[in-house]
Amino acid sequence: MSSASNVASAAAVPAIALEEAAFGWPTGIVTRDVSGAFEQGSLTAIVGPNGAGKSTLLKGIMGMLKPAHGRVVRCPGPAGEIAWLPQAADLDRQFPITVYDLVAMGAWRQVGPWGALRGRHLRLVDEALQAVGLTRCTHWLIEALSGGQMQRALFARMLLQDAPVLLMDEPFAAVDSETIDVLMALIRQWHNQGRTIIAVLHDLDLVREHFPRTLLLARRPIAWGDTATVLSDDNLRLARKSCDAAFWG
Ligand SMILES: Nc1ncnc2c1ncn2[C@@H]1O[C@H](COP(=O)(O)OP(=O)(O)OP(=O)(O)O)[C@@H](O)[C@H]1O
Repeated sequence: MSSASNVASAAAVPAIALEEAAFGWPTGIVTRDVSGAFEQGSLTAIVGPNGAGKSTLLKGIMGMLKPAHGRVVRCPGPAGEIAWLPQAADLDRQFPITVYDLVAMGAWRQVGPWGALRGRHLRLVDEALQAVGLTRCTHWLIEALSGGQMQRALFARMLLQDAPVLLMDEPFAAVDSETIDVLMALIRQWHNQGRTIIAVLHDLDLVREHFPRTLLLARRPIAWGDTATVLSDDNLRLARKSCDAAFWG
């Protein structure tokens, strides 16, 4: 699947900009003072100790949480459409839906929630299942999938969504190295197509190897920019100290 029809051509407008943004829950603000931009076509990792507020920030960027302070500015129109890959813990794996239907849900924006898939979209579902190596599991209920197979199915759904901005919360949690290779190839393909990708990740070696940009978070941004510069020993030490993490990296 090489379509990148929704991807905007290079433009000065960032895909997403944050201005002094703070996000939290009824229990209190979790992450604050976030200012900066995710440029269109950028590939960014959000990293930080457990409890640093990475998932909370991602939900704020997505629009699932309103900022407690500041603003999130998303690119208007189709170029600002976002696809979301949730953290495994946020998913109801008991929901009675087949792998095929989960992946086909990615086409809802084009065909509508009650529209039947036809022609092109049927082909796209098949291609997406093939791209992630799940053709043999098509009619399984999602509860029957392993953790890695579930991530593959969620990536296939993203292929269908064809969104210019992709947000992923720990896409490689509990995933073996072979599956990481398959899913990283898709991320590289999306990056080459000019999509904007933001992923919460824990594996710093993987981030150093594949993600040009990094936001290091410890309730506040510690650093945001070129990955090699951001992931310096000093910055990582500061992040650990700021979050008082029991263990990280
Ligand atoms: N739904 C929620 N309701 C209330 N508090 C929440 C909720 N989700 C997260 N929090 C709180 O926000 C804080 C940051 O959590 P968050 O999940 O954003 O961190 P994280 O950096 O993604 O952590 P991890 O690396 O462990 O996944 C934690 O103290 C957590 O308890």
